[in-house]
Amino acid sequence: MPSRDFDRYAPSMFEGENAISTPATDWYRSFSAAALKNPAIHGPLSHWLTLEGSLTRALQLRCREHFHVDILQEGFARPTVEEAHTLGIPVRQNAWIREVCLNGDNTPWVLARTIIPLATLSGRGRRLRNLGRRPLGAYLFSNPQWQRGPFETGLCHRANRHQPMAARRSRFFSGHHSLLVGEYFLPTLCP
Ligand SMILES: C=C(O[C@@H]1C=C(C(=O)O)C=C[C@H]1O)C(=O)O
Repeated sequence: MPSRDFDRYAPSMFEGENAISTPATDWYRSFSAAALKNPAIHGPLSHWLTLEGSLTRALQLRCREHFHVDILQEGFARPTVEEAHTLGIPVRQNAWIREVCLNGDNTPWVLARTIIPLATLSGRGRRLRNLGRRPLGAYLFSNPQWQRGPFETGLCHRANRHQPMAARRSRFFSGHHSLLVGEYFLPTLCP
């Protein structure tokens, strides 16, 4: 059975019926387990759900002209209970939460939600609070002390057809520190 968890909703990027936001998501320990529940992810989305390496880099290569990051919200906030359990932090402890939209050629392609525990922000990790519009991946993949853990595959509870159908998430580790990166693929990426 999947570990049911419900991410809180990020603020809609567009108001009204076309609202797209980080949806509630059921996470599965493997792509195949999620595909048993929803075989549709075996389609074009499977490339993105199983991609190794930096998603940013892959999206930049897919762009014809321009890749950019829009920050939806960023700051100290409380993770969901399930996110806190996944990161092994107290459920009432705030974390640095970064929600962005990754855009290719001015089209929103991916929503991303990153949870960074307070302990991870210490020392050199404090740079993680100052990324701005620089992609998180550019930082993580350029610092070899950060190693990526295994992916989980997520099936999203979409409120409308503009929202993501599926997602992936993984933890990154540096010594005893970690952070959790969720990436939610919008329908515009696989039209
Ligand atoms: C981890 C990566 O960083 C990407 C960029 C993010 C950001 O700037 O907040 C968040 C998730 C990723 O899609 C990556 O490129 O693989």
